[in-house]
Amino acid sequence: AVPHEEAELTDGFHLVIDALKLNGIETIYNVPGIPITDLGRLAQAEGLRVVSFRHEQNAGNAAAIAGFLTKKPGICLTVSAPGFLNGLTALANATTNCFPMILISGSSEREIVDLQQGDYEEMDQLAIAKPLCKAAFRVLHAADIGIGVARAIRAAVSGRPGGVYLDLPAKLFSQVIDADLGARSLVKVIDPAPAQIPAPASVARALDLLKGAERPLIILGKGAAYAQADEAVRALVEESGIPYVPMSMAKGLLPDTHPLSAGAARSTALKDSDVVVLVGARLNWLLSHGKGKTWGEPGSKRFIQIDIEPREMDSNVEIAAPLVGDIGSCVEALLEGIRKDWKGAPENWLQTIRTKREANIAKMAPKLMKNTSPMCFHSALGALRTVIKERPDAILVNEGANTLDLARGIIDMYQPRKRLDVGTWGVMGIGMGFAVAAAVETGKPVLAVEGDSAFGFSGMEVETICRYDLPVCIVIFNNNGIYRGTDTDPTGRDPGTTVFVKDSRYDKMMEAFGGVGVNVTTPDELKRAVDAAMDSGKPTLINAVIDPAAGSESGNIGSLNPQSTLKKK
Ligand SMILES: Cc1ncc(Cn2c(C)c(CCOP(=O)(O)OP(=O)(O)O)sc2=O)c(N)n1
Ligand SMILES: Nc1ncnc2c1ncn2[C@@H]1O[C@H](COP(=O)(O)OP(=O)(O)O)[C@@H](O)[C@H]1O
Ligand SMILES: [Mg+2]
Repeated sequence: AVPHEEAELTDGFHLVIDALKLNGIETIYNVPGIPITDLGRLAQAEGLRVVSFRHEQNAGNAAAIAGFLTKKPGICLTVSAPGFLNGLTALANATTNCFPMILISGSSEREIVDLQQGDYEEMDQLAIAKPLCKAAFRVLHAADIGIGVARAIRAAVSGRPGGVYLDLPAKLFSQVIDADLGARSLVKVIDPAPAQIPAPASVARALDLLKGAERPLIILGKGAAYAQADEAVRALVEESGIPYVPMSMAKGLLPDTHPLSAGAARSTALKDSDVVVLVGARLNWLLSHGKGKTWGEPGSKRFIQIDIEPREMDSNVEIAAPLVGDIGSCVEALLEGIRKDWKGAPENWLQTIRTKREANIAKMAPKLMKNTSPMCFHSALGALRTVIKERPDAILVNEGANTLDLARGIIDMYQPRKRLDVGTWGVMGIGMGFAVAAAVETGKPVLAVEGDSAFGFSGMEVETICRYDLPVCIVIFNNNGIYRGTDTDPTGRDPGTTVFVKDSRYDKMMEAFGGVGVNVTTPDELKRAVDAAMDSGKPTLINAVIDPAAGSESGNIGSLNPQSTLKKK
């Protein structure tokens, strides 16, 4: 008898890799370890780019921003229990910011976990992940890997994007099944993020409201950046002639120097506008919940809100014209109406905005020109503002308090999705993960402008940046502390709670791993060092000495701090 052909076999390891590749996933951000070390090695051998970090939080942040930049879910791969927990902050932050990512963690066998028998790194990870992300799945059988990966991908990118958890118990990887059965079990996700067309009645209601406006305003949020409907968004602003305010990560959808930009006249725009079009921007704390003196007289505003999430409407204040759908479809629908019948730009309102904007820019200008040493935030940012103006396709990563809040208004952006920052949660620690993924996903030069405290949350990844030789230039605004470097301990025993070692030299850290380290004390030196880094593409860390007395507590959001009213006896 003809010997039975050795049936072609496959296993869990290979099915996970095949499922990811089938769905166009090209990169995995991970920290190796039991039970996923070999999954990473096999994925690399099969052509996936596997980037290994020093802490899972940074791998997770990289995956999250990869999702924001590519509209495909970023993949973070971790070990069980502690590695999974380290990835959770990034997963929750991605969900809060509507970035699509999938946290894939190895886990213990269900039978041991459910009997709490004390497995290596035992934890009921699925139960813990669920409240912190958009969706969570576990796969127990190799033949289910295809559908499990497909469900995770669709959950991450459809509707309001967000974080998804995929739990893969260790035993799954070595499960062997017939290769043909395995191949047929894989699912290539069809149309994972379909257009969500707004109802014509909703469009008509919004257009009527907009046509009656005397002082209309458009607010562009990071949802508008994520949607990659750049031409439609630009056309909406330019063909309506309505001024716009970009939220932080929407900067660059139109150049910040655009004649219709009201960014530098934000307070006037929010206070005096009468109809406000929110485009992928939530009325959350970043927009004072749509209430209070920021928004002028109570009841003086009518909101049109474009969002793919219907439940976002009326979250804070009544939305007069909800426009539920994807930003591309909604903006195109509004454009169609405006092209048919529009009264033209509100000239006198534009004049008000323009006057205010020019006055604010003129007031700021001298602060940006100082070439003093030690630098203050403004003079250092003045140098970086010029760098980005000369290198508009560089990606700016930004975190800190003063370093973040002042950079947001001072460094103009010229292209979409080039400013990546702490986002909705104001979370410190996104810097190096975002910088790695921005470089890996786009190949563009990255300028990471970091407060010295903010850098500390993910600073060990300078080794990762050197290991992959990424074109990342880190500028640390070193004011010796959190917010500034002047606090003291009233008892005289310890340093103040918010200060760091005086005159510290972060540039030496980069040299430890073969990168370029530079110490600068003037804006001219800073500009020259950044230009050199951008031209060389070499991993570089610039320690920019900032006056420790510069800056204010919590940057621009100090008012959020609770104050003690009790006078110390
Ligand atoms: C995870 C985490 N921990 C702590 C904070 C609190 N925090 C912290 C610790 C900041 C750092 C500010 O210091 P910096 O050196 O980064 O920036 P400046 O000195 O330029 O203000 S900003 C801020 O809100 C946070 N937002 N996120
Ligand atoms: N493709 C899309 N179409 C429509 N809305 C989107 C899309 N992607 C994300 N969103 C929405 O965009 C909003 C982003 O708001 P937010 O994160 O508050 O932006 P910002 O902080 O810049 O104001 C979220 O409510 C989300 O539902
Ligand atoms: Mg600082």
